[in-house]
Amino acid sequence: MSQFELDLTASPLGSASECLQLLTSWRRVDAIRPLDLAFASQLAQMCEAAKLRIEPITVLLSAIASQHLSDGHVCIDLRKMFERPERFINIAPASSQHLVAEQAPINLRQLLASTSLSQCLKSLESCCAVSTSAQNMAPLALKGTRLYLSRYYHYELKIAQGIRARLPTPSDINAFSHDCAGALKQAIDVLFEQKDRLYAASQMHACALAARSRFAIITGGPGTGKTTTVVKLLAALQSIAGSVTASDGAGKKLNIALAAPTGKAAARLNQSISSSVKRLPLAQLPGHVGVNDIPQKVSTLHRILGSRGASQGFTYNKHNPLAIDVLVIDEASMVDVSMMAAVIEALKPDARLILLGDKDQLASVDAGAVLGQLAEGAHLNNYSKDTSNYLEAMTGVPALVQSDAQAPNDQASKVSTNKTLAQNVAMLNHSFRFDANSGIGQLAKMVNRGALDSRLLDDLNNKRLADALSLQSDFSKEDGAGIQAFVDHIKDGSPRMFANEGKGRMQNNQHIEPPVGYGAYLSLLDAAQSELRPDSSDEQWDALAQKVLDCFQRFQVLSAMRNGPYGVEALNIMMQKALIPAAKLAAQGSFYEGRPLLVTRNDYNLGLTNGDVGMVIWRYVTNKQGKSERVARVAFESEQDDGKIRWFSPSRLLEVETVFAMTVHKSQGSEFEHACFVLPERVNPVVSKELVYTAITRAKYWISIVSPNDRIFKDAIKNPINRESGLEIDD
Ligand SMILES: Nc1ncnc2c1ncn2[C@@H]1O[C@H](COP(=O)(O)OP(=O)(O)OP(=O)(O)O)[C@@H](O)[C@H]1O
Repeated sequence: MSQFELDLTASPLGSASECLQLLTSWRRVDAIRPLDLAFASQLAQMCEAAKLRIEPITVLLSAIASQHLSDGHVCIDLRKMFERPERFINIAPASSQHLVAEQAPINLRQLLASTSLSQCLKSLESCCAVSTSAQNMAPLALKGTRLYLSRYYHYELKIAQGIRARLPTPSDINAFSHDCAGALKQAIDVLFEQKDRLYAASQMHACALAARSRFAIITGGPGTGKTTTVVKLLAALQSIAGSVTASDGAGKKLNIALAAPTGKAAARLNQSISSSVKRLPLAQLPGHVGVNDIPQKVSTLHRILGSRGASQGFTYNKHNPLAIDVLVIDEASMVDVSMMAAVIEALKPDARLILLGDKDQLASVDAGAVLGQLAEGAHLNNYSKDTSNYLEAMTGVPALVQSDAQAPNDQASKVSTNKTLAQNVAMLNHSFRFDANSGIGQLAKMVNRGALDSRLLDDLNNKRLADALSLQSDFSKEDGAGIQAFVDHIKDGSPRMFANEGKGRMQNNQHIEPPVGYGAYLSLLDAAQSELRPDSSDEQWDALAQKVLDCFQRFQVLSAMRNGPYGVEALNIMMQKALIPAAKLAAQGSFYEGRPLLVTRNDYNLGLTNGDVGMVIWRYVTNKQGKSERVARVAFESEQDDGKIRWFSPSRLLEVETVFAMTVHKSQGSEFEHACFVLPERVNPVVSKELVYTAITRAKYWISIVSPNDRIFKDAIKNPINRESGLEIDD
């Protein structure tokens, strides 16, 4: 018998050590990661040291559960695993060819054929390493047919408990109707002008729903007014708080905090929130609401929770809760289960939590898809009769409710499972950014529906859309024509390839500049060199850096992949070569002027966060001898310091990479005037519907889609991501 075979005659799965041998063979063919094998080995060793018998199946499944976490799944569903084992572990014959003289490892399907789901569940339930109740702590947790690494089970549990405790009970609703509904109705009347009401119904409903609950989700696509709505909601909450007289006779004001998962997302919300607050008719609101009652400063979640650095936990937690009454989290789709659990733990029991975001975007980089799962059926407005009546009473506009029966089959069960939660979820459905003719808007809708629209694709391919362009660019062409077409495009953004050469477009009564490429910011830098001198002031250098950073952010190349010819790494090399003269590279080395840099890990000492973008600028500084010299410095716009420019010597930046191209994952929370989305040459499971939707919706005015053939785009939108989780709010 080969060392990779199990003696299935003794026990269907052999012994624990035989399972470890099998996992080692899976590791050799890259079916699992070193970390997954290490986790399973540690588990087995721990039990051995404690003289406890561990079930072989537990050893095996612990590695699979660990491996699935790396794909974002919070747990594994054993029922699904027995139905489709190859979706969990699939060892292709080709991957074992390099095991010279060794037999191919046993595949999961073969292994499971000798046992059954119920047998497997029985073994797990009786195993010392698996807990079946929330009270017992063991490395693994089993809930129904879902197997978790315990830590993740507890994250989900905390989230579900925290949300459940915040949903209004019938008596809360009665008390709200009695004490606050009048003030809310008045506030909604003031905040939503009659002339805007045609398209603002869902915004008014969102305000009404969120005002009566201590947990609410407001979701919607780009430009549907999430920020506008939440600002009005906060004004309404302050108005209610100010109107409802406390026992001491004074109206109370709420302490509100605004947060986003990344510095970039926080900075973007900062910009849009202050303009929304300025437009509020606060003087007309009951309850004396002042402009300072609505916060305009947005922080990262890490900062609000008081991050103590990697794996050190947070200053604010259940023992030391945050002194806030309302927490709003924007771009909540980026928040993973561990962060969401930390947030919920750090809130006082009576504090409100409002999640804002686009449920259809890519989920968090780490495990979970909290917003997507909680808001899954939001577009159906799954409101009860009571909720519908309440919404109409508060806003004067009926809610359009779609019944479960009208929901697509795959959504109906989930929608009815979370029916109580659904009464606290609002979806904004009208885009104020993209009109009906916008290519970006139509493409985003098509991708979301997951159904191809051949007329729209035809328009895209034949340059009939004002704001969207498809560029077939095959980099493998021997004559280099594919690469050349791409390089030409990224230099100037190819305005001539858009309808009417990109001229004369208006959006929201604003004139839109034709699309640009990276040439725009590089020209600015070149021009500055003749203007700025050794005696130029710091303010002048800051102004240049600000201008260059703003200009760089007008265009961004996004790629679905990191590796491969169409991945971020290869694209960065290609673009560097095309955009930066060889003489400059030779003279200035790797920190050449105009090199855009992306911070890839939080640096608490420098105050830089993962996702921050900086620019290398060669500027004059005074050296220790008091002489002026021109050196490479990296300029960043500070998220903490009202957008002030901060300069760093390159040697202080430990975790940075070139960012001519950025992965779509990293681009979440950012927005660019012109986004250029590059698809890979082959179908890849990573290229999902959510990824394509996220890429397209990063574009504010212009999108170009670059791909070697149009099959990849079409296949991607039929490939939705389904992250496994057991997050359920309704009992
Ligand atoms: N009810 C409304 N009537 C008119 N214009 C509106 C309304 N709601 C929002 N807008 C406008 O639509 C634009 C987008 O609004 P907002 O920034 O609130 O949307 P968002 O969903 O937060 O966008 P993003 O996708 O950037 O997160 C803004 O210019 C805003 O002023």
